[in-house]
Amino acid sequence: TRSTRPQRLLHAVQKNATRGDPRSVINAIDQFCRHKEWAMNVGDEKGCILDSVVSEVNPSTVLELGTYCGYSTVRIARLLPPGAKFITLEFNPKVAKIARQVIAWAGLEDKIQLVEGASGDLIPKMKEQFGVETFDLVFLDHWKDRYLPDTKLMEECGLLKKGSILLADNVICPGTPDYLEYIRNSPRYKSQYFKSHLEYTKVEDGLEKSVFLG
Ligand SMILES: O=C(NCCCOCn1ccc2cnccc21)c1cc(-c2ccc(F)cc2)cc(O)c1O
Ligand SMILES: [Mg+2]
Repeated sequence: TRSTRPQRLLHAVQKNATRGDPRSVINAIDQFCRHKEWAMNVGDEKGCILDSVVSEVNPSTVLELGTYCGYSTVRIARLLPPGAKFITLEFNPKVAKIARQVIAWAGLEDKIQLVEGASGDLIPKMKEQFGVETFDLVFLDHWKDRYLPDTKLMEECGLLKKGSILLADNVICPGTPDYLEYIRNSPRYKSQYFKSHLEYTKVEDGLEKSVFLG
């Protein structure tokens, strides 16, 4: 039977990237998605904005919602200080299996805890099951209609502290209108929009960075 797009992306990494070299894994995926097959990685343009936010926050605890093939996971993990706790959630077991291999090819498996399941189920378990107090940085990149309910859930579960940063992908395309409306009008957040483009295209998209004010 025909391979899946994530499988073909993994093969491109194994063929073109150097084991243990995160930068070459990032480049191999970007080349594959630009010249062979589009895939919904955050990409290199928005990826540079992600890099700058991660470097600025220098987080001890990170949550990523939406691993996919591990592209943004590798981008984030390569910038984390030693000892940082990085949890990434993936809903689709087949995709998670590919992501584990991409992350391993980059040599970053010891920095990342990939958990399979739904954010709505796992977020309430973060403290007890994963030993997390609060998250310094959350990267939202999963189902676009889950950004708002999961943000409210993280607030309710006490997973955000004064200064916690939420960085949301795709706020224009595919779009997260209810999340944007909430986060831009809530007195509990200070938000900033980083205009960019949908990965590997000329279509407008952007990242919304929001600071939790407590
Ligand atoms: O849909 C997208 N991402 C989400 C994947 C499933 O995520 C499911 N998922 C992953 C953890 C997780 C945890 N709990 C529940 C669901 C959970 C997504 C889509 C596009 C896109 C843009 C234009 C198009 F024409 C077509 C697609 C671009 C992106 O950058 C995206 O991120
Ligand atoms: Mg995305």
